[in-house]
Amino acid sequence: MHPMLDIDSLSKRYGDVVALDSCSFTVRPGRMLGFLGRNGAGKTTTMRAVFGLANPDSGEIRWDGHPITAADRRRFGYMPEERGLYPKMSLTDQLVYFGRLHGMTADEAKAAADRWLGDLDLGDRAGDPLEDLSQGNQQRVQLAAALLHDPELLVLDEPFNGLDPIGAATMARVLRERAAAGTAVMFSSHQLEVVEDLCEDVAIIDRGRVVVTGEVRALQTESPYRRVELDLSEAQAAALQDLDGVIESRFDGRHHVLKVRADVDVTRLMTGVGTGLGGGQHFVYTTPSLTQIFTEAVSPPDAPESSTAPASSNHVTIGGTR
Ligand SMILES: Nc1ncnc2c1ncn2[C@@H]1O[C@H](COP(=O)(O)OP(=O)(O)OP(=O)(O)O)[C@@H](O)[C@H]1O
Repeated sequence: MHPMLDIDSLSKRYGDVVALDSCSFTVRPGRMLGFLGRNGAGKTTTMRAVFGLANPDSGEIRWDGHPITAADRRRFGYMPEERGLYPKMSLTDQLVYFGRLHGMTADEAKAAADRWLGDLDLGDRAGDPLEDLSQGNQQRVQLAAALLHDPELLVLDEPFNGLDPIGAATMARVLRERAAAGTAVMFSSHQLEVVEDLCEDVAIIDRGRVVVTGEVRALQTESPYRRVELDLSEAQAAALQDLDGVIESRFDGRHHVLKVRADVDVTRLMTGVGTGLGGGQHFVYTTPSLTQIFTEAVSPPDAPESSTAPASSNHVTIGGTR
């Protein structure tokens, strides 16, 4: 059984700024965790702390049950937000250099560099200096640098940022393969559809505090709400709005979108306003999207500090048994 990463009650201040406020969650082997939060919520600080690059004021990070050591970190892979590669060095030379830092021999590092550059469609650029590559291709090299030594834990800071659709598909494929091979993978992202598609687990951080963590599917099915999309006349939409169990109704430009209580009998609801289901009409009944869960979990942009509910009342943990 591969070990897991426990982030336990991390707190960190920069002067008056609370970057982390008792942040806790777990990254499990063979699974992917999406680390979500608004700008400045504390994602990068948490990831830097895993690598000893930010020192928390309190709390602990454990790997396989023990406080993380430098030896553990050599078996981790990190793709930082500020991509730290050497612009003038050839792709192969810098990958070999990074491999050596992680304890590989020169031959092992060269073999791994060749393999990853090939896998990431950069085989014919191996001898070129990094600075000759496009931004997206430089990002692929950064990914190769994080993967070279076959890490047990992979931490990536906004790996999908700035990639074109083909680059994003390659990134998704590689992360899926790593997780399938048993690696514990966590990455931050603002692209919630990507996270919903890729990740079994999620942690949502707001003002340094994890407000939601658990399995994505469980969070969706255990939500007290459902989403309904359908076509309605104005009169039907107006009538629906007043029915018990309908929390919200809006027109998104194409269809009416309802937020209803999960226990509502939608067939009865429709009959009540004189519209049937089907009949060629658009009709979708589904669990809330990750975007909806995210939006409900984080505080609005202009909320004053004091309006944030205490952790005991707004923290949700679902699924994920050990
Ligand atoms: N070295 C530092 N000195 C002072 N303040 C810092 C430092 N690093 C982070 N902060 C502050 O800590 C808070 C959390 O920052 P962090 O970079 O972890 O957020 P983030 O969730 O990664 O944001 P983004 O999505 O914008 O990348 C922010 O208010 C940030 O300004």
